[in-house]
Amino acid sequence: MVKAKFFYYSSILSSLKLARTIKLVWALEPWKTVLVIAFMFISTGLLFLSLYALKDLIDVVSNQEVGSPEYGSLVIRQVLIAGGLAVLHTVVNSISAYFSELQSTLVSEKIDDMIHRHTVDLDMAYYEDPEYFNTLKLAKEAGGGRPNAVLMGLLSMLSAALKMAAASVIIISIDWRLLPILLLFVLPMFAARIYYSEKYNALRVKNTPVERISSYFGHLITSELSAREIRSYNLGDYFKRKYFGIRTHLIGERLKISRQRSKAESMVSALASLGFFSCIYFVTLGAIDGRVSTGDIAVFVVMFPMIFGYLQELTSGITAVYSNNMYVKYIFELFDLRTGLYENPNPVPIPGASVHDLTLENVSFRYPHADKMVLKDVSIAIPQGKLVALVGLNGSGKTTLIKLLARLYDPSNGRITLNGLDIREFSLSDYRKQVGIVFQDFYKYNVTAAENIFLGDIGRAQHAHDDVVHASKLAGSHGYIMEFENNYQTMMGRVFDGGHEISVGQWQKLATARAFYSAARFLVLDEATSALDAQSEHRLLDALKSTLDTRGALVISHRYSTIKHADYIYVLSEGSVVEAGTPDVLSRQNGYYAQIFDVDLRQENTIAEQ
Ligand SMILES: Nc1ncnc2c1ncn2[C@@H]1O[C@H](COP(=O)(O)OP(=O)(O)OP(=O)(O)O)[C@@H](O)[C@H]1O
Repeated sequence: MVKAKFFYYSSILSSLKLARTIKLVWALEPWKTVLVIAFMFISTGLLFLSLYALKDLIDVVSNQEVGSPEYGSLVIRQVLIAGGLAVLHTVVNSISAYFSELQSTLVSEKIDDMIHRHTVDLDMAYYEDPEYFNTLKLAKEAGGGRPNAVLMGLLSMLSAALKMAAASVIIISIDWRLLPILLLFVLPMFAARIYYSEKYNALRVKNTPVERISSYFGHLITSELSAREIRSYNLGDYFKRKYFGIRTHLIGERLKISRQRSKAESMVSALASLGFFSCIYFVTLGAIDGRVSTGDIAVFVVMFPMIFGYLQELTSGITAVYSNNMYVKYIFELFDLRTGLYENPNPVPIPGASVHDLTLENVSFRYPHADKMVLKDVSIAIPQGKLVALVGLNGSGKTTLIKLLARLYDPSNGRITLNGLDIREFSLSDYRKQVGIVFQDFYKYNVTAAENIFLGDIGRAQHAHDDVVHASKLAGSHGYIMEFENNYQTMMGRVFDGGHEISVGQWQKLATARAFYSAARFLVLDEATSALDAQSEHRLLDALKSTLDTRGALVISHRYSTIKHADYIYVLSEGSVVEAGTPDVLSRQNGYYAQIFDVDLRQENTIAEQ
């Protein structure tokens, strides 16, 4: 049992990331951290000096004869010393509080920034992994403040230990027997507090996956994205019940520990009071036989609650270190995650040649954590100047292929090349700038219309309004944007004041304008015309073709009206290219393509015959 406990506590100690935490905080704000520590020590020193001065004052009052010539001046001197020290202590405390706030705000902002940077740098494979979401939730919940809280917890432990040492010296000077009595009666309280705070933390970590599920249901109830379905299918109560079911269970577990803690605390507090009165007994005995002065008794009575305060500070310090360390552990876990995408240490510059080809050569791909190959030996060419189309039934692998083109994942086998060079030779960010993608589930940014478009190339030194408008005209969004009072400065969406909600097709046009605005040499539209009316679709494809003198394009669509504009078509079935050719050739073959667009082709033939 003892051995098991020993291993348990040593495993807690080894999971502490104290050295790394201190190093991190120190690296971010060294001088302000020194200031905070210095003020903490000065404040502790002043506290004890003022206490000692108080004891001297009481001894002067009780030892000097009232009316003696020195009495008045001695009392005034002692009052001035004790009062001056107390005032100085208060002033130092206020300055110290300001520096603590300044230092912790700066450190936590910088760590928040690091958490965001690391999250953005990770590749998409992490988004397939529930473990990653747990780590991310705990790291985000931790926020930037936790590492500093660990350091501050350590310092407050140190400060409490120093104060207790000083208090012990004073207590021993009154009567040495007081110290062991105090320890004996007060230590159980200390142990109980640590034990229960550790229990709370263990529970929090254990319940994180379940809490994530309840947060998900909570999000469903309140989110704008699910609001329509929740109302039209009357799902509010259903998800509320699920949410409260989990919350009730979680709260029940926490309250069970709270009940146990209250019972234990009432017992150890009673024990501590017993300790206090035992000490009072010894002190009064000492006063009777003259060993203990009135000042000593006064200091003991003042100090006893203070010792409780220090013990409380020490316990809070330990629990702060322990509980914050739990979260810091997840921040470091997040920092230690590395992108699985290969990044060439000596990247090749993007070719400056005027003609470019983006090609998949015998590419196969399996998602991380999945066992099925989603793409099998796929070879596709997207030459500059051409509009290439990719068609296939749902689940055939079209979007997956685009994710590989975006280098969100690397192929499991085969390679993707730009002008014959493996795209892994280029730096990830240089390569990604070459491909402008309108994703099937593009994002609706609640920012201005202009910003929605220039997000397509934020690296551009100046976001020339003419370029934004040009891209917008190509995508077909210019017309409705100009109808808003503030034109391109109009806030899109209804999340913020003054925003305008627009239709799905209009959002899709904005997302397409973003891709047009980018400097990409290849444009990829994944179902980007799905919400467009026939006229808008036709105009968009004409506009796209007009930009192909310097670009190549790949479109994915289930609509024949989009596909028929392509120069070349690849047909994908269950992850393999089963047919390829021009629209004319494919429509004459009685193959897969003809089957998918059977109705459209027959309609077209009928019109042609009339
Ligand atoms: N993140 C993922 N992890 C594991 N498997 C996935 C993942 N995303 C997609 N798949 C699987 O890969 C296959 C191809 O999906 P993909 O989204 O590429 O199809 P698609 O052709 O774009 O379909 P749709 O026409 O419906 O958009 C499907 O069987 C799907 O279940």
